[in-house]
Amino acid sequence: MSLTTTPPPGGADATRAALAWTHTARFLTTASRLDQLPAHELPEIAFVGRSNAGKSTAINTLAQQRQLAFASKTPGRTQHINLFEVGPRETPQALWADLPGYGYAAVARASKLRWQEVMADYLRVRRNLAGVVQMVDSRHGFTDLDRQLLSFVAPRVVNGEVKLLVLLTKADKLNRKEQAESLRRAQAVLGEVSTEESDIGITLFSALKRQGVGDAAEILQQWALGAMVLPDFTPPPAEPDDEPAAGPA
Ligand SMILES: Nc1nc2c(ncn2[C@@H]2O[C@H](COP(=O)(O)OP(=O)(O)OP(=O)(O)O)[C@@H](O)[C@H]2O)c(=O)[nH]1
Ligand SMILES: [Mg+2]
Repeated sequence: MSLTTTPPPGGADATRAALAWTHTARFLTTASRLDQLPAHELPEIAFVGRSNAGKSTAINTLAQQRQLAFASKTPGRTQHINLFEVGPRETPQALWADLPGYGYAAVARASKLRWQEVMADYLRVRRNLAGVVQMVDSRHGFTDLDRQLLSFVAPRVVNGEVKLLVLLTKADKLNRKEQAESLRRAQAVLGEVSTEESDIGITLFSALKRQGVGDAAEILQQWALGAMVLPDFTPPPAEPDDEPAAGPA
């Protein structure tokens, strides 16, 4: 399915299991620059969005830890890239990267542009980037900057290399009719990157009311487990019987 808006079909047990999985999220390290991110072999999930969209709050809610990622009333609070490890401690299954928000008004234009370039680079070439969770304020929908960010990663979404989940955040601030309208508009934007190969999910999300949290957890878990690389299969040495049949003596 290229664009999923309905909850994953797992049911209550799958949701519980997925939440138990997201609750294992723990802080790994901080990088001050994208090019200082450690190399690793796990699927990496990037949490991106405008400053103040609710990225850190979403991570805290999924992890069920109040201060794992630092949420703040002051936009632009997350200035570093924080990496979180998810899955069993001995065998982690994914890394989540909380990226600094873009579009923070008080940042000088030059540094805004530089940040956009770095972000574009990361989304285009980061080798084990398996998925992007883009947080968009449900009241505002996709802004120009959100569309720009989407365009950076679009080629890899279109060919299915990178999965995309859009969380329409702060849905508690909208009534039901507004929520439906917000969802419809965002779906129209995503229609532009939706192909046979792409794997795109979208859900209304509220950390406050815990709306969409279980669905997001299920999708994130599926991404990590689906991307897990199994050890190379080494075929046993060929039996003599397998040799091409010799011709008559
Ligand atoms: N009503 C409501 N407020 C929310 C929700 N999620 C986040 N907020 C508020 O939005 C503000 C920004 O949240 P953060 O999670 O710090 O946002 P961020 O995207 O990490 O921001 P930067 O780190 O600046 O990029 C905080 O005051 C949060 O309490 C939500 O689901 N509902
Ligand atoms: Mg933040």
